[in-house]
Amino acid sequence: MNKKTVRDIDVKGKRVFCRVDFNVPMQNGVVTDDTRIRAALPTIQYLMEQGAKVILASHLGRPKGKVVEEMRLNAVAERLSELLGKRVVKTDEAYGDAVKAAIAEMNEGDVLLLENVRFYPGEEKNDPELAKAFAELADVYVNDAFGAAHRAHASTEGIAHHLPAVAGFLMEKEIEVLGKALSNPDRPFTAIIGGAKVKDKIGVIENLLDKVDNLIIGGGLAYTFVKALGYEIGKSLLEEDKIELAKSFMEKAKEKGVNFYMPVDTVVADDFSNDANKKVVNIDEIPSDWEGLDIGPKTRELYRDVILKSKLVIWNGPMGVFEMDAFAEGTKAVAQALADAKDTYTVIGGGDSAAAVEKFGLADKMDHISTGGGASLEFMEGKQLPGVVALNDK
Ligand SMILES: Nc1ncnc2c1ncn2[C@@H]1O[C@H](COP(=O)(O)OP(=O)(O)OP(=O)(O)O)[C@@H](O)[C@H]1O
Ligand SMILES: O=C(O)[C@H](O)COP(=O)(O)O
Repeated sequence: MNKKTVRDIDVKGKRVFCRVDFNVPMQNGVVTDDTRIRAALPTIQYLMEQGAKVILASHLGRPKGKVVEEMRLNAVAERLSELLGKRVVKTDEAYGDAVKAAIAEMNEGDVLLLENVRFYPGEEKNDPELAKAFAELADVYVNDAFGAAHRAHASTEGIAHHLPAVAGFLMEKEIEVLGKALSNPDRPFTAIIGGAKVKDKIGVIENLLDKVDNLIIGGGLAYTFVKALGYEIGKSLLEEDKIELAKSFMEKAKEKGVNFYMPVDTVVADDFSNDANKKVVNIDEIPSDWEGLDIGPKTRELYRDVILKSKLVIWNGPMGVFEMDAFAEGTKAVAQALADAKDTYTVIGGGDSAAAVEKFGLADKMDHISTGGGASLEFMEGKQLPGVVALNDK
């Protein structure tokens, strides 16, 4: 990476404003998945060991510039205290005199967590005044929030123009793993793209068609491709206005010599529910009032073969409605194939695929699970991430 990291600067005795992505799932005031908090620990612990005063900032949810009580970061501070084995001071605001006073009390190695930065309308607007107010709290800026790096907000981008600005270890690792995959991949290189909509994956498919050897399609978006081949898809998800685009992707794959894999069979249901009647049919035999909710067993075998023969696989988006057990088998089979592919470097592109791998208990079998949903998607589209661009060059 051509950006400076925490290793390149001296932080001893300094106040470090460290942006992290603690946008974690919560239920009844308790953090239900602390993956993103744990992923930031190496940077936080390094800063503590180096004698910095660590001021952490994060967003949680989308409070739209207002205080929303359920989106306060108190439970996150508690969980972080447990993980660090050290009390984390939590302020009720994210800047201003009370926050400055709390920071003035800090000793080297102490950790403080600011309130949700999205309680202020200036955060998402990248208001220069708010960026300055954040910068006034610190001597150095560290961005370890890969998950929010696609957002040009006051705490992810604006602040970087006022302080020495470097990347944390998580940011560095994410950029290196995904960057290497896209610029210098081991081959055969396979991308598996699933999820709900073609619309959300256009940029990724376009960019990956120039890079991969194999492109595997699954999930709800596959049915628009099936329709583009001229088959009936019953009540399955269809984006009518993307049929031509799907055709052009298949043609482009052919021109570029990319093997394009689509489902050959599918699990159809007579209702969008876990208890629906279901059956497996070939892809050209979907009954008119049924909908495809998962890839079928022949497709699972086909995809498994391709995965096992690959040296690098990137996966983004589930193969079916994996939240319902009745339609989770296809997604599970892909996750299992990735887990079994010992000579394959496996990268999970965040979001729902990461949740699926966790759900099946296979997370520790993957080489890299990105902490970014939208951020990893935009990175895979070949876009520059504003939170990274704003950091100091090496
Ligand atoms: N055949 C299908 N029919 C309808 N919905 C489907 C189908 N297959 C998958 N889905 C749904 O697609 C959703 C995931 O799609 P999405 O495009 O958001 O995935 P993602 O890119 O992995 O997630 P994220 O946007 O969080 O990164 C899941 O909720 C899943 O139930
Ligand atoms: O969960 C995420 O993808 C990041 O935390 C960014 O959140 P956002 O989509 O609300 O900006």
